[in-house]
Amino acid sequence: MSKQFTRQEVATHSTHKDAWIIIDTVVYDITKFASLHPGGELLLLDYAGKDVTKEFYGFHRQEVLRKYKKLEIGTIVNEKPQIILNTPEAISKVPYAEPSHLQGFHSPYYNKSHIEYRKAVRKFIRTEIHHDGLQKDDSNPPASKEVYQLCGKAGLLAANVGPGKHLDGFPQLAGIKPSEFDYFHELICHEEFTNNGLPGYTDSLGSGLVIGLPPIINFGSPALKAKVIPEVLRGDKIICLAISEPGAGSDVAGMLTTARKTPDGKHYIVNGVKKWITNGTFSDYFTTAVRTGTGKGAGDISMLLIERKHGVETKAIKTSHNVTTGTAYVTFENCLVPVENLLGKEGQGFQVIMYNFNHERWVMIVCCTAATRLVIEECFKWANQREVFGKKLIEQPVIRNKLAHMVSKVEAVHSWLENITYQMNNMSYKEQSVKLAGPIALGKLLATRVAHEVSDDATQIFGGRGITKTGMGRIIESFQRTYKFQAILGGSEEILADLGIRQAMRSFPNARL
Ligand code: HEM
Repeated sequence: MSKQFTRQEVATHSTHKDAWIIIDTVVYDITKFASLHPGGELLLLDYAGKDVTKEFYGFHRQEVLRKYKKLEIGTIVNEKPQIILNTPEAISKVPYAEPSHLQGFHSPYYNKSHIEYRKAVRKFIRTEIHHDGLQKDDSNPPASKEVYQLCGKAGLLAANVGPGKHLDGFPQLAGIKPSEFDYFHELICHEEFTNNGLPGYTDSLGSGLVIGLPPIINFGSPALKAKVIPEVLRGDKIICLAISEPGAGSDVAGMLTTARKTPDGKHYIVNGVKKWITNGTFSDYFTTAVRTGTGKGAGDISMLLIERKHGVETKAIKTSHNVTTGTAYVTFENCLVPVENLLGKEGQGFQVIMYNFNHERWVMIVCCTAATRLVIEECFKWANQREVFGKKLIEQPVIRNKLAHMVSKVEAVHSWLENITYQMNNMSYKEQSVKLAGPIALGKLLATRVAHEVSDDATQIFGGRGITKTGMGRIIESFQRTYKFQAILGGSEEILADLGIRQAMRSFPNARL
């Protein structure tokens, strides 16, 4: 049991040479720490001997207390803590901070295994990797190899690519069997990674994999699959998808990178450049779109798995997102690739690319919506603790109005997402491709539009802190800097809006007003 003090005792430690403070019911000795305090030494020492709970929560996130736990020396006798310090697997009680089925509402979608899986993933991420993420987010290098391997061992890298045979050999947390694992488990996995509030770090762990590995799983030769899938899912090797080019983003068919066969027919020689390749700076494998024919358009495109070796150069692109993500400019110069690395058939690369688009966009809806929900939780907490003009922000109707709009939008998009996920669980991949391309495209459009509006309101609520990389507004700042990626990558909002309606018109009946 920790030492116990009365408030009167703490009050006697009120000098610069002997300074104690109380936060909630915990007593801290800040005498030595004061000179290191990022908010200033004298400011902190001015509070020596006092209860600083209100002042502390005006300027710091709870994580500061976890980081400086070593300053704790005891608690106040006969008092119970008033503030809940979250345990790693805790479900937030802040209104709308969690999907509704976790806040006391019924849902047809989730069973016990989903609840257990979420708890286990949340605990793993918060205890095993969050600390590494706090150090590495927005910095170079990204997550360490050990973290990749840790995630691999916990089955989380395999979970990132959804249900399927690739899960065999990768035991899932909470003992979920590969045969039980469905798209709701996958959704939970992405949501929990996003809940980290560290977008760059999280993207460094899974973004390349989610889009780079499925073409190998679905179109690789048996030998290629046997080698590459386990390497990547164990976290020993990192993979990314290399499609877009300086002159071809959403317009995939406009790409120019070429692959020509050597006279002996054993290799392709690849030449060209790829741009905005997520995880590219540190990937070992590049799932790459190349032009194997001489024509233009979609017909001559093939997909190749290219290993990082002679002829492959990567250079970091400075984006507004986050350097941890390793967004790269990739150059292939006379790069020799064995013909066995062809994915699918020559000239049918466009189909290979299209095959995973629905899943990729669905993942983006999941992550974007989870990040938006996290921002709303932050806004609720902040509005409830920040006092201006003598009252809490939440007491201002204008702030409540902003929260109302945020909540109603995120709940709407999340409900649609769950409905789409339910369809994915109940449709073959082929049926999904036909029926869900439209709803997923429009769902992604809605998710990023909602993110745009929530970002704007959240930044206004947090003021200067919403544009400051550390401290109370850290999550808001990173959100407003990064959500735009979701609105552009995987098909821009404009392209997807158009796609969604064109898909709808395919089944338009011969109806008249
Ligand atoms: C155990 C006690 C405390 C610890 C461990 C602590 C630690 C920290 C840390 C790590 C930061 C940097 C936060 C960041 O930017 O991420 C900070 C900032 C700051 N702290 Fe403290 N602090 C403590 C108590 C206090 C108290 C009692 C006050 C009194 C008002 C205070 C005032 C501030 C201020 C004004 C800032 C700058 C915040 C900003 O600019 O947004 N701190 N503190």
